[in-house]
Amino acid sequence: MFVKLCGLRTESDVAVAVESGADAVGFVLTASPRRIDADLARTLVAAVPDHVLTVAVVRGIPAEEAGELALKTGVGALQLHGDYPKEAFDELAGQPFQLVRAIALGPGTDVRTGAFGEDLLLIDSPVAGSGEQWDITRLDENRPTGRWLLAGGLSPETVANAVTAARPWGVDVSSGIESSRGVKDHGRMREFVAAARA
Ligand SMILES: O=C(O)c1ccccc1NCC(=O)[C@H](O)[C@H](O)COP(=O)(O)O
Repeated sequence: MFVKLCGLRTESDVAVAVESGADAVGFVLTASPRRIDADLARTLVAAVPDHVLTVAVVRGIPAEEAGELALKTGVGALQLHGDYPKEAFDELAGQPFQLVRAIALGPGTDVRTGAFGEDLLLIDSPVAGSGEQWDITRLDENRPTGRWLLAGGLSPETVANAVTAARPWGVDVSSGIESSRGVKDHGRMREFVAAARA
């Protein structure tokens, strides 16, 4: 079970994520209570060992600008929220970072990993980063394939049942490991990783 902890903002957040065994850590570079600037992201990325994937999270900015942010911060992956068309993925193909296509389920949503040329698919609640749960049984009618992450309102308390029900390749969390909006709770980060893998 691949586990991504998102919205990290401090060096201690990063250290705890790595110690807890997370496979990926996310840095939000877009409007959010969790937003950090590219300089801080670059510093935090440099503190992450190579075996942990670093991910820059953006929403609704031009693909070229998103790519520049990924290069500036030195992340291993760029996570695109906000209905980016396939052309945006084509534009970013061949760069030295992976691409994560973040979507919410809707009519006609393509849930095949790689359909837009991405390396990873992330299926989230309609409001990314809100901590809102959504009806994951909707996946029963539109089952994803390949390397995909389940996100949206997960927590140490809910992740095991969600994994059993949805059978994702991995999971992603932000709000459920916070003590208040934008502030990571290090105990809950550890609990989440353990519960996801239990
Ligand atoms: O975290 C944010 O505030 C955010 C803002 C804008 C776009 C994406 C954002 N987060 C993306 C994530 O990867 C979250 O971890 C994912 O949506 C799950 O969030 P949560 O429901 O809070 O666990």
